[in-house]
Order: sequence, then C-alpha cells, then structure tokens
Amino acid sequence: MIEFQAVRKEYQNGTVAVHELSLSVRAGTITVLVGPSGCGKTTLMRMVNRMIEPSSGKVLVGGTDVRERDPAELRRGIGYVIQQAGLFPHRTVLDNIATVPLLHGRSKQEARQRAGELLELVGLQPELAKRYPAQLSGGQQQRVGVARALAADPPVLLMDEPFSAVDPVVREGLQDELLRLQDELDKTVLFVTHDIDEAIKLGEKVAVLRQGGHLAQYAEPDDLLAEPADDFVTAFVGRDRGYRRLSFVDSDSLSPQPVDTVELGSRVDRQQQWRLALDDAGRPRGWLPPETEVDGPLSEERLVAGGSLYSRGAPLRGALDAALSAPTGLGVVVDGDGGYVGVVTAEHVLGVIERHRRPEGLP
Ligand SMILES: Nc1ncnc2c1ncn2[C@@H]1O[C@H](COP(=O)(O)OP(=O)(O)OP(=O)(O)O)[C@@H](O)[C@H]1O
Repeated sequence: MIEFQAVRKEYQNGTVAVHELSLSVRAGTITVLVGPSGCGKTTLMRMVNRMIEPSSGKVLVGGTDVRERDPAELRRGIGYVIQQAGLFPHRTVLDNIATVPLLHGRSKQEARQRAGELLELVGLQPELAKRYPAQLSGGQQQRVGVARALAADPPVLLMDEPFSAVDPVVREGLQDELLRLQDELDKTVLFVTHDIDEAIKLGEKVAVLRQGGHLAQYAEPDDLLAEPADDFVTAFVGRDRGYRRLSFVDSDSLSPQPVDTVELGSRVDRQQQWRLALDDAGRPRGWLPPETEVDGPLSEERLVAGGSLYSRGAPLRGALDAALSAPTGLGVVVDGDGGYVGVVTAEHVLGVIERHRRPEGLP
C-alpha cells in the first residue's frame, strides 16, 4: 500500500535525514516508525503526502509513484494528524471537522452531519460540538484532530506523534480508542512516535530507525523484543523487554481461583484470613484484613485498598501487576463488567508464562 523504495533525503544544509531506506507498509494495518529524536521519522512520513520530496528513490501509494500525483488530489486520500491536533482556533469543533467535507464539495448541511457522526465515532459527546478548541482538554483536542483526519474517509492515515502532548493516562485511552477505530475502519496507518511502549502497543509492524535515517529493524513487536537485530535496537527497546513481551503471551490458560468474599453492607464475623469485599453488583471494593472486628454492617472504611484489577483476557502483564500490587499477593481478576471472577498469584502467572516460552533455537 505504501512503499518506500531506496528513499533518501538530504536537506539543503547537507543533513542526511533519511538514508536510502526501503520499507513496505501493508494495507489495512498500523505500522509504526519509532526511533530517537532526529532519526528522520517525520521526514520519512512527510514524503508520503509530498510535504517533503525525496532527493532520490521513490514513494509509492497504492502502487503509484506519488510524484505522478497532483499533491492536492493525493492529500485528499491521506488523513494527517499531528501533535496538539493543529485545530483552527477560531472555529468550533464541529466546523473544524466539517471543513474537510466542505472542501470536498459537500453541502454545508451534509458536511455538518458528517462531522457530527465523526464526533461520535471518536468518542466525543455531542455537547462539545459548539465549543472552541481552547475550551477542550488536550485529549479531547486530539480526538477532534483524529475526527478531522477521518472526515474525507481517506484510505491512508499519517499520524505524527499525535498523542505525545497529553498525560500518560489520557494517552493510553487515546491509544485504545485508535485500536478500536482501526478494528472498525481498516485504514492503512503510518504512525510516528519516539515511545517504544506506544510502538509495541499499536504497531502490527514496527520500524526502528536510528540516527541518519537508517532502518535498524523492521519486525512484528514480539519479534522485535525477542530478537533485537543489533545493540542499538537492544538498547532502544530497553532493559525490560522481557517484561514487555508479557503483552504477547496468551492469557487463556490462566485459571483464577476462588477466594473468600464478603458483601459490603452485610454483617460479617471475625475470621483469620483475608477476605475480598464486593459491592452489591459483585465488583471488588477492597480487602478485609484478618481478625477485623466489625460492629454492624461492613463499610468501606474497614477495608484495605486493593491492588490493580486484571480484566480477563487482557495482556498478562496486567495479571502480574494485579498480584504484585495487592496487599494479599492475590491479584483480583474481573470480567468485562468489572465483576469479580477469582484471584491469581504472581507464581501462577509466572507458571503460565514459563509454559508459553519459546524453547531456545525453535522458531
Ligand atoms: N528543513 C530542514 N532542513 C535541514 N535539516 C532538517 C530539516 N528538517 C529536518 N532536518 C534534520 O533532519 C533530521 C531528521 O529530522 P526529522 O524531523 O525527520 O526527525 P524525527 O525523527 O522526526 O525527529 P523528532 O522525533 O525530534 O521529531 C534531523 O537531524 C533534523 O535536524
């Protein structure tokens, strides 16, 4: 779908930003370009929509050399999302999104209707439509940026560090949203980041670049972590790459065990073991320590806060964290509605990981 063929970019001042790089991006997937600052990621990405022209080599989109395409027509098929969204400050959220369909010759009414649909698609409440960008949070602005890029329904989406200006929690939400959207829309997404965790989470394939615009490795995330091509990639993916790989271990064989539970609001007797307190919807609220005297119905003040909760089916990294962060050493497993399922120990999680490890020397 997007093909870089021996692409090289040397700026007028002699800086070689991209060094004869070849890379093929599969249609309908998210491909991530990752690497330290200045390694040529943005330059490479901008050659796709002709914001930058290569010094030599070719970039093909859908099999055609982009130089044979009219830039304006080419860009209509390529959505572009940048850091801090790049919204028009004096236009409302709705008008920011509607600009693109209007440019494509839709009527004002059609454009606004389409903008409203996109707002919903990216998970923003309709009330926000009339606000101006400055009246939104960073995360909301980013969502508007994504909606605007999707407005022309382009087959290709370029995203240049789109989530780097928001805090880590909002950022995770935006990443999840992008994965959900991609499930629905099947775009060909080229995504630039310098954050290896983001690259591994989002990319079906990840291209690691190093200074001078060299391609250090192009691989699926699990392979990148399992077999970094050289010292540079090893250092870049970091010391805890083994831990990161937990994201790829299948969690099906994790079998949560039962633990004693008590219901908030009920009368409980004194006991020698920890018990997990649940609310009336069966959701965990915390742990009741051994030997606690409870006079009257059990209230939340008597509980010790639990650790993180592990949603069944999520990457095993979360199960290990739940076990290690719980005051009892028992990680609480919940279902999709947050309801209690059972508990796991760190030892149990490690056992599952151990059984899934690829024996050395086997593919
Ligand atoms: N217009 C320009 N003229 C000269 N040099 C440039 C120009 N634009 C970028 N460069 C240089 O080219 C190299 C690659 O820049 P580029 O912006 O592509 O890197 P990057 O990997 O996207 O960096 P970052 O993560 O910091 O955004 C850098 O050394 C940069 O200083």
